[in-house]
Amino acid sequence: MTYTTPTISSTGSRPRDVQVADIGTQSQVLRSRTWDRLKFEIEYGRRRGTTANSYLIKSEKIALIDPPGESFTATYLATLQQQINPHNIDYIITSHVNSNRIVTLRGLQQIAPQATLVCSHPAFSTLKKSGLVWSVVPVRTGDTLDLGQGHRLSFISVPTPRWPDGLCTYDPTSEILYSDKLFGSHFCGNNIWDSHWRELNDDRRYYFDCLQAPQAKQVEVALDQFDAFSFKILAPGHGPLVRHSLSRFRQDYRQWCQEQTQRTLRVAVLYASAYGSTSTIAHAIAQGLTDNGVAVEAINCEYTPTETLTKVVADCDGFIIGSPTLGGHAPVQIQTALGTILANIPKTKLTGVFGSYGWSGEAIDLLQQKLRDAGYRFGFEPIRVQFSPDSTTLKICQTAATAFAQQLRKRSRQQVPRQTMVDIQTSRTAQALGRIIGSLCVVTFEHHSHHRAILTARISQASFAPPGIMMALPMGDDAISSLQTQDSFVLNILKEGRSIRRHFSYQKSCQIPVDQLNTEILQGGKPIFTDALAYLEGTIISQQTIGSHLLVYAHINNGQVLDKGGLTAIHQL
Ligand SMILES: Cc1cc2nc3c(=O)[nH]c(=O)nc-3n(C[C@H](O)[C@H](O)[C@H](O)COP(=O)(O)O)c2cc1C
Repeated sequence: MTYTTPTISSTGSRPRDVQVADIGTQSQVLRSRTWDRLKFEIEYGRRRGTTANSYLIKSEKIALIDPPGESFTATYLATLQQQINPHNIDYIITSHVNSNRIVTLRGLQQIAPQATLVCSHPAFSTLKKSGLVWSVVPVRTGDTLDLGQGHRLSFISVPTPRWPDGLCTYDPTSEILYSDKLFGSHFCGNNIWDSHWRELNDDRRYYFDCLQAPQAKQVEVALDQFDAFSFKILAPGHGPLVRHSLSRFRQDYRQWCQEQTQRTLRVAVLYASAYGSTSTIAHAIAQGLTDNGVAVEAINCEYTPTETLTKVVADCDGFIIGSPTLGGHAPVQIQTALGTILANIPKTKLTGVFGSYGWSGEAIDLLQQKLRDAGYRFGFEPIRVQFSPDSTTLKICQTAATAFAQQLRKRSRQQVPRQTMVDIQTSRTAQALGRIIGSLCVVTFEHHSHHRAILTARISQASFAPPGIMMALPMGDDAISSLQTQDSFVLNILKEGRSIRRHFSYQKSCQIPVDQLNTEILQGGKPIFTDALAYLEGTIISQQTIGSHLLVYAHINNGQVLDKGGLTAIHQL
């Protein structure tokens, strides 16, 4: 992705301030503004400043949403007290927590000790560990908070690898969705709203690529959840509020997520981080990979079940793993992830290791040694960062990510031509065969120059090399009773819905109503249903009558999945 250089620079030497404005019924924004680059992290790389948006809802009860991080604590608290007597605040809703934000929360506790903190369950655990002693109510999707006068807030949990404690809030009275890290941009200006949204396009995309692209799957889940709410305004944690470009921006997010999930090369970036440094390195590497056209699956090992981790890494072309060193070791989550990888992930995958350490860095050594001994090849030299990364180390991460992406690309170019047509067809057939378990099928075969068909769900895989199946067919008519060894047939594996199955019976075969079904003729003259999920071509090897059924063992010669995303139809008893 290339971004155009900003023509309007919002940076300058203006002092930080807090801009206050009404944004809806009894609702205000307090935008803590910096006109300069806030931090060295890559997400601020366009140098357009940023805003940390906090919101106030003043109904019968008063709620304050998302106090900013410590860069703004003093100016923010001063401005807040001009807007409201802090003793009147009932709730402080925090969409995520981190050490920066806890500094401001401590300041708020001094001036609003009566308030109750509202946050997600993972944020609740972080707050407990931080030693902040306050009244805290953890919430999750479906929970509500009634502030009166229609402001019945709904909460939506949006956990992502980077913000496992993510929480969004919907207010039906103002029709505002407070979206925190989603739909933001690092851009500082005087406009509260997105009236000049076309000028923000590159900032929005850059923000997405830096922060959301490595967690596109989880973002898609969040977008699906948002669809249940009717909102006219998106109130993000950073940048202008979204009103004029609402549908455009929602559609952009969908499309950008899809672009990530459709990329051909994928890399899993696994990490754990107690104080945030290893996480920052992980995201710099992820950003470098994204820039190089590689899809990233960020995995925060602390919050990811082993089965998910195994599946994600197995589906990726390479994996990169990072750890802090604590007490001379890698945290237990990283040790577990490493064990899982060594036991399950092919040694042909490209790998890389990184980590933040204080003085000895044993965890990085452990990762490197175990992966090297197991036979994995490294896409870059281990990245060892003492304590917090700086701008130089983040550039090193980007360079390493570029080298990794280039090696992956080279490997994939070398591998594809080696795959013969036979290999490709074998793998297609195997994929189609993988769909038969428990599925509803239509078996079609030729009888006296007519194509006949019958429904069955009594099929199972019986052999692997050569691939073979067993199926039981009712001897309800002559056509089935006369099936012989070496006869060929097609199994059409159906997907959910009745469009095909309603034409056929489980008891007797009938002629295929070709005028009512979408069909295609295979080489050899056999029809397949193009609206099916998959098809398999088979030859009967042996058959036996058992009671009222013909039990058939057949070899599968060919096959293909026709709808990769389709759901298998299941026989309802
Ligand atoms: C309790 C504790 C134990 C630590 N033990 C080690 C150690 O044995 N060796 C080392 O190199 N660094 C050690 N460190 C330093 C951390 O590795 C360092 O702070 C690192 O930046 C943490 O990474 P993170 O921010 O991703 O959690 C320790 C730090 C803490 C707080």
